[in-house]
Amino acid sequence: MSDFTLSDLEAIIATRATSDDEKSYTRKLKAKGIAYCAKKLGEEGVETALAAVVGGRKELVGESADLIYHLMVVLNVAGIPLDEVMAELKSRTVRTGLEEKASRPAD
Ligand SMILES: N=c1c2ncn([C@@H]3O[C@H](COP(=O)(O)OP(=O)(O)OP(=O)(O)O)[C@@H](O)[C@H]3O)c2ncn1[C@@H]1O[C@H](COP(=O)(O)O)[C@@H](O)[C@H]1O
Repeated sequence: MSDFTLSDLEAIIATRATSDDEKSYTRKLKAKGIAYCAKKLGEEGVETALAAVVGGRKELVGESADLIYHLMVVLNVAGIPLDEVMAELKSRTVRTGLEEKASRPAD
């Protein structure tokens, strides 16, 4: 299992978005603004969906990585910390009751 986390990616994107390295793709995306970043995210979403239906496993993994990267860039540009999204996901889990079930001792 990879030890690379979304938090790691969030930190890298935050650093690269404000770097003065002209080769940085993240910096280039951020400079173009939220509408451009959102358009790229949408394209990656479509490419990922297509890969799921007509692509192979390797293609789906690659497109999924592109999609997650572009989502993290959009969150950075929008000023939304990953933690806020994770809290939203967690609140949904609590509402389903699965969290309580997971912490109950096995029968
Ligand atoms: N995970 C990624 C990542 N995934 C995808 N991409 C880039 O996203 C782009 C998407 O492909 P496209 O063909 O749509 O892009 P393009 O046509 O070249 O670009 P556009 O002109 O359309 O914007 C590619 O250029 C990929 O290199 C990424 N670029 C960066 N990262 C991460 O961000 C870090 C910082 O990158 P830099 O900002 O480039 O230093 C890297 O170390 C990685 O961890």
